Amino acid sequence: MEKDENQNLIDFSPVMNISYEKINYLVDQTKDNGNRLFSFGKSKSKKQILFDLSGVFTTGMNAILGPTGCGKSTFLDILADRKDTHGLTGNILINGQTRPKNYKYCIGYVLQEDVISGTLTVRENLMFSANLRLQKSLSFDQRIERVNEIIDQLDLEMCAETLIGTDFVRGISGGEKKRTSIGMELILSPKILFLDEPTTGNVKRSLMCPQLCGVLGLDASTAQNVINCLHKLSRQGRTIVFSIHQPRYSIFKLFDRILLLSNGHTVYFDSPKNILSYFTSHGFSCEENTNPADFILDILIDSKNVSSQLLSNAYLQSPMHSNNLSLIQSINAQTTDRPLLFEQYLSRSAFLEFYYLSQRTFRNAIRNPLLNITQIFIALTLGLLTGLLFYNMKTTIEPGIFNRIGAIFFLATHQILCTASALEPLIKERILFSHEITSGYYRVVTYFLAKLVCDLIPMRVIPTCVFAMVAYPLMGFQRSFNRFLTFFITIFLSSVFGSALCFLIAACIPVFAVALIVSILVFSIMMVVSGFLVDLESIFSALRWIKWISAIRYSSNLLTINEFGNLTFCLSDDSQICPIKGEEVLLKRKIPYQNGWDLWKNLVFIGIMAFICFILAYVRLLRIKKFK
Ligand SMILES: Nc1ncnc2c1ncn2[C@@H]1O[C@H](COP(=O)(O)OP(=O)(O)OP(=O)(O)O)[C@@H](O)[C@H]1O
Repeated sequence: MEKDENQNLIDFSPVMNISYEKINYLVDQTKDNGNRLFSFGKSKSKKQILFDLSGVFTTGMNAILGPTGCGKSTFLDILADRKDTHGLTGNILINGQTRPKNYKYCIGYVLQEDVISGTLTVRENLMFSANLRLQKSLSFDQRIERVNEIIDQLDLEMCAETLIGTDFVRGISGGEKKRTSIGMELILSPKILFLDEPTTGNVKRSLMCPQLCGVLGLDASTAQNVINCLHKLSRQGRTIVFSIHQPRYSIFKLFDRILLLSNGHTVYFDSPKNILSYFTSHGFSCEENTNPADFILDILIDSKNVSSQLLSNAYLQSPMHSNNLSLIQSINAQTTDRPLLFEQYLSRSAFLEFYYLSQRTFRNAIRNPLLNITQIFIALTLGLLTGLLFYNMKTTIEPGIFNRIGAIFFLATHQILCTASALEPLIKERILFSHEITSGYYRVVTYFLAKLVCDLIPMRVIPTCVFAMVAYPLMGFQRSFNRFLTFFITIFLSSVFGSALCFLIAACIPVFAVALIVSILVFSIMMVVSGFLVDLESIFSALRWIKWISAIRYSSNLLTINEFGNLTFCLSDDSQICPIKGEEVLLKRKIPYQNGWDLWKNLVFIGIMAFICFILAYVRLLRIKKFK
């Protein structure tokens, strides 16, 4: 193994051949039997997607072509080790050897959609990849140099300091985004680069529809630009394998090899130069001035699959097929004992991972207007409004007691409910997290801690604290520092709990609409059993336990003890007769208040519930599928 001038491990073997033999892939699919009204009618069945694929991809531009649904992306994912191996049979070898465990972390894999942080600039994104994925022996200056090289190589100088862009901020163009995504992978100087539809721009995805809702293709010149860039990279000795829909001729002629798939079968696998003569020999002649790619795909998009079946059978009988099989044998025969030159890159310290993740999370949080200034402004306005609605509550029986109870119910529910705004950004980030964790950018634990320390806690809790500080003095609660502190800690911990619950829900449910309904349901149940809306002793005994998991009940109990303790309520007729003590209200509301533990146990329970939610969210993150 040699090192380049940047001290980064590079494989100088002239080629990286990917040979695959007898690849068959089956998936379980749920079939609706149709005639039944409910889901009892559903049964599982196997669907074969790929059939006996064999061949070799070598250095250069290897295109996987075929009509939609023919299995291009599935096959690419299998080659890149991103597919669940359940249902997969066959061999995939690199230079005749089995793929090492860290294979996924050493190859480049560019998704169909551009999965990059929108609130960072092109350079910051590339630096993030360099800082986390390059060996720690590389100095900071060397990493900067690597990023500069990539910016230069991919012609990104003009937009290097521009933000990628989000739903709210216009950023770089589609082509620049695609090249940045490629750059994120090139940081490792991978010898093998996989790309799923590189001429496709952003995928239309909405929170309501996290699966593909539609695909926006790059315009012709941008697509050409991306392919030219890949062609340049392939000439540096890289094996580039990509799926592509319907390339125009100027793109088609840059391919070194074409694997043509139809319904999961190989129809052609050779140089594009021979493709027209091959098709002509099977009775399909291309008219003059027709793009060969369009001509071939038109043949394969045949509703009755006649041509497709004919061509896949013809391929199995063809010399092309036997040549491909012999090529696999000869490559596998050349296998030496020399280990595959992939380096284990996950040797960084967890602290460094945490540092770079926190840096990105923090930048992301402060550059997202909806997550900072707007939230604080809303908290300020709401705090003022609440303060004015419950302004300077009197200590009279009527309406002093009633207003205080109302204010406490509102505060306890509001502080937890408003953390639901964390759901949207958390769900949006799942795709980025899933891609990065699969590519070995960082460990789950460092992502989790960075998210907690630099996003969830400050960004959710600061606005609620602003709200509390504005509302408390205006509302006329007891003016004592200790009571304000207890109030503040309660509000703080309630929003930490709310954030933890949202984190858990977002980690479990990828669809925003469903996650929102689940959170509303959980919050509503907590609210009903908070002790304000129903007498907890009167509810059905089998359901009485629910009160123990109501954070709103704990939070409101705390605020009630804090406010009603040592307070007397007078008649409203200026008689100075104060017949009711706050403790009587507590007794009537069945809230224990005798000692300090009665007060603080509520805080402890909220803390425990927040802790459990965070732990479950972490476990869920660990289990997020790394396979498609
Ligand atoms: N988990 C699954 N369950 C059922 N069918 C599946 C599953 N995964 C893939 N398929 C089916 O396998 C076929 C191949 O899918 P794949 O996404 O690989 O096609 P593709 O050629 O990449 O299509 P496109 O060009 O439209 O992206 C499709 O018919 C798809 O519906």
